[in-house]
Amino acid sequence: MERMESMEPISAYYTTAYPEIQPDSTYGSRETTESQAMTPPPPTYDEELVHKTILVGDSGVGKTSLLVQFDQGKFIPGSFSATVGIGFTIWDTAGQERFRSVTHAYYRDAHALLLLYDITSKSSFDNIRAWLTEIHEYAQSNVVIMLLGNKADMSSDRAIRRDEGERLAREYSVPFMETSAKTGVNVDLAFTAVAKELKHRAIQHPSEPKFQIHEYIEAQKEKSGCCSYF
Ligand SMILES: Nc1nc2c(ncn2[C@@H]2O[C@H](COP(=O)(O)OP(=O)(O)OP(=O)(O)O)[C@@H](O)[C@H]2O)c(=O)[nH]1
Repeated sequence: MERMESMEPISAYYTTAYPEIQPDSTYGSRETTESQAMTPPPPTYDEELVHKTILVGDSGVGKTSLLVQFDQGKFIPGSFSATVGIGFTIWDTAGQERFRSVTHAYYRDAHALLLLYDITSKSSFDNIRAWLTEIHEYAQSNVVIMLLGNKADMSSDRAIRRDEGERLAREYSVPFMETSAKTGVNVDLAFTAVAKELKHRAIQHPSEPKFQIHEYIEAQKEKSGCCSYF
């Protein structure tokens, strides 16, 4: 397990909340189909829906930078220490075996995992399979996973082509995008897509079409013309 030991299971952790989410008006419709009559309607949420999302990936791939970019809309160069004052709790277990059980406990608790590699680092990409193995072992089976190839602004140092990321994501049936914590490209989209998926799962009515996270991401990418300069 030499490779796993070098992975440094460092996780940034944040929660997303949806204040006063109301179900679609169709839920209150008087017309009740047979399937609706048999299936109890989803609960009405007057309170916030809180979801836990963890950022995972090798040390230095940019987890904290991504979180800071999402939270503050800016890039702060240089490495962060384990905890930064941005109102989120950052968990940094620094590969120490004695903290493994803590990390695993957080997997179990997570609703979503943003799994990062660095497009300039082949080893961080190669370790993704090991991360996925660990995730599948410890996380809930329905956890939302998204693969992110970060540092997309560093095209001259690129070690992993975008289609390699896409292929790996397809193999594991997870959505994928390249991000840059530096330029901010796709950062909001990554977090928003995961949040939307979780929200729809929570308030989804069985008779409604499912939210398609892949389609949402592709549509948003096209809208923003985000990736044309990679
Ligand atoms: N050019 C560029 N540099 C980045 C990007 N994201 C992070 N970095 C840099 O990469 C280094 C590591 O970033 P961190 O955010 O500390 O990475 P981390 O994954 O949280 O690292 P650990 O805390 O060790 O797990 C820092 O020097 C960042 O400034 C990016 O998108 N583009």
